[in-house]
Amino acid sequence: MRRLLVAGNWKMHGNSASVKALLAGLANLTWQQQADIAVFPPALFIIEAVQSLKDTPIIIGAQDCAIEPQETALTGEIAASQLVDVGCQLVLIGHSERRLLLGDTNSILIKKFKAAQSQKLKPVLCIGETQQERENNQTFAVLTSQLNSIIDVLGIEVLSNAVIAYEPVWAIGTGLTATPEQAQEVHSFIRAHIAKQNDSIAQKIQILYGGSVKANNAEALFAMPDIDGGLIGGASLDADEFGAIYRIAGN
Ligand SMILES: O=C(CO)COP(=O)(O)O
Repeated sequence: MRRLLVAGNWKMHGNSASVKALLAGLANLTWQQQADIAVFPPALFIIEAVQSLKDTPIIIGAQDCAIEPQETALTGEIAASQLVDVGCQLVLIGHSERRLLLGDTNSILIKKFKAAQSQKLKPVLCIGETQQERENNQTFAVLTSQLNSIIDVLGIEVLSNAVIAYEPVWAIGTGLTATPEQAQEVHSFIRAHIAKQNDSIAQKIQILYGGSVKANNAEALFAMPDIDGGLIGGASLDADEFGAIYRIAGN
């Protein structure tokens, strides 16, 4: 049985006052035995998050890492080794906002994925199709190419220490959620695709759904056999709402 993971991607949200309040709210949640919880604050607030949540089971992640694994001359970037040094355990790789707006190509993402794993930072590989790709019936082709870009170069074994997040671009921040059936169809496709090369990795890997997950739709999504939790944007900025989603995962 795979454990569920509820992960909050804060994106570029938060200031010193709001982050303090959010961290205080998160520190007060009731811990669930059956589910894991993680947050991905903006890099500026990672150290504060690690310190404020040190007595909780909340795992801290980063939203991105550099293509170089360790300290070097790379202005503006943060190395996986630095993230690990301050207490990060997870890193998002290839969020659609980075793919579509910030130039993260598949070849850059291979380097970031590899850099993360080389420092024992667990990658959460984000994949997903745009609205237009879905309308053109290219969903599975897009997902296959995003997955294969990593698998073909780094090998299927790298997925034994990674998480996948399926985030349909059309459902991110739009209030449009994939129906549980739509999401399940894709999650089972992803698992089957991995199973073709390694069934044991496919059965173990957590595949999160992301795209307008809220407390009022999480139960139906998490009930699906191949949905192993959520990567949550907007609703993770509210400790009560995020806590409610986490409680649903723990039940
Ligand atoms: O992109 C997301 C998480 O990484 C999803 O964001 P929303 O939950 O705001 O749609």
